[in-house]
Amino acid sequence: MEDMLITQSVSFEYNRDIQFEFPDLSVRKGADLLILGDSGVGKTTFLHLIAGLLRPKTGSIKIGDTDICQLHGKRLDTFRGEHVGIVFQRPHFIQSLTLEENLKMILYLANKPQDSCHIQEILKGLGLLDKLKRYPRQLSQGEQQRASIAVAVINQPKLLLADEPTSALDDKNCFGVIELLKRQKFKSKSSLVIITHDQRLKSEFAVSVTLPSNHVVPSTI
Ligand SMILES: Nc1ncnc2c1ncn2[C@@H]1O[C@H](COP(=O)(O)OP(=O)(O)OP(=O)(O)O)[C@@H](O)[C@H]1O
Repeated sequence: MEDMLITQSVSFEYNRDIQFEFPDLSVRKGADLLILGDSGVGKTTFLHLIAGLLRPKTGSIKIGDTDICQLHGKRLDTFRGEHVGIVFQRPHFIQSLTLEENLKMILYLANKPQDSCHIQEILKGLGLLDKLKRYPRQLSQGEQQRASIAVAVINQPKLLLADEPTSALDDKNCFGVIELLKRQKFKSKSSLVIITHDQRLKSEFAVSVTLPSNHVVPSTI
């Protein structure tokens, strides 16, 4: 089976005192990976590196056949827009647009048809069909969480990344969101990488990697 994500010898630093060396990953097409780690060990940083939102100091990150570290500027943005879906820790919406308009905007930016049937099908699967014409501020927190999954999967990305999608949720909603992510992943035939400190998810995924807590080099005073 084909690999969808391979990272090798990835390191990163925000500054001299905050440096990271990340484990090598390989995720097959259609497979899942859970990345666990305590608060502050660099989970969001790693996810942003995989998404090409940050650039590593060393190493390579391959999505499909493309080494994203070799892409820059517009080419990187276009590649991400077409192939990577991100469920951010805090939902990102354009507040002046309705949910439907937000989704149309993402399709437009990715040069994909703004197909209303496709949008409705995704929202139906997430139980949000009746919220189509609502503005983001008119959605409850749980609805915003589900809407952020719609934002991430609307392009049918081959790699779906989720940053702490469940840590603020109670058990019922936590397992509900995982179910939705898995279902959407299955529909889009994509690979799913979740980063979290939420230990409840361990039982939901066959493969997990734990980031060690010794990434941050302590400041010398
Ligand atoms: N832009 C930045 N500049 C400097 N340091 C940063 C920056 N962003 C994050 N850090 C530091 O890097 C470390 C890792 O941050 P990161 O957000 O990746 O951790 P995390 O494991 O996702 O944490 P949490 O689970 O609390 O969200 C933290 O010590 C954080 O303070």
